[in-house]
Amino acid sequence: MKLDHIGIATPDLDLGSEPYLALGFTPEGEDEVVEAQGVRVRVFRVGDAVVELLAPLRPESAIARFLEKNRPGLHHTAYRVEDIHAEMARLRGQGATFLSEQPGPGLHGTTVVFLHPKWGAGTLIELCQHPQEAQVAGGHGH
Ligand SMILES: CC[C@H](C(=O)O)C(=O)SCCNC(=O)CCNC(=O)[C@H](O)C(C)(C)COP(=O)(O)OP(=O)(O)OC[C@H]1O[C@@H](n2cnc3c(N)ncnc32)[C@H](O)[C@@H]1OP(=O)(O)O
Ligand SMILES: [Co+2]
Repeated sequence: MKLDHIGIATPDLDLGSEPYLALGFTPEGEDEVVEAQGVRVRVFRVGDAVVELLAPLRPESAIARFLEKNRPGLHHTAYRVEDIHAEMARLRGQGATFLSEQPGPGLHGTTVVFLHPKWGAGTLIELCQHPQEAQVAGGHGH
């Protein structure tokens, strides 16, 4: 399992981009809206992983609620899995608690699911399956 991305919550993508631009990273592709999560996303590639900047689209989104209660900054870490359904079953077998019964759509056609922050020892942890792996894992998408 590899680190897929680090999710950073920001009220404004341009403001949130400033440190990463100063560090010498450049945005990968265009900003993308992920309706299912109520976010607009800008991505900076950092080696095999990415920094995923997340700005809320609407007040009731998870990121908006997070920013009501927390300063902008680190929101979650995400790990790339080959077969998200198999990983969910394996982790449930070890007592893991997920925030949704089933995975859903993430960025760039990925399939994602989140574990409860309490299970993550205080960190919101996301599992992320990329489309190319979804085909191999028996065509499971969201
Ligand atoms: C574009 C998609 C992209 C991708 O990778 O493809 C994404 O990553 S989208 C990212 C945004 N979506 C999500 O985060 C979905 C999962 N999150 C949730 O369902 C909620 O945010 C939830 C349940 C984690 C928190 O909901 P809410 O803010 O309404 O509840 P509370 O404020 O009452 O929090 C409950 C409890 O959890 C702690 N908490 C909340 N957010 C975080 C966090 N990011 N990291 C760590 N802990 C978090 C909060 O402190 C409360 O703890 P407690 O001890 O009960 O006070
Ligand atoms: Co994410």
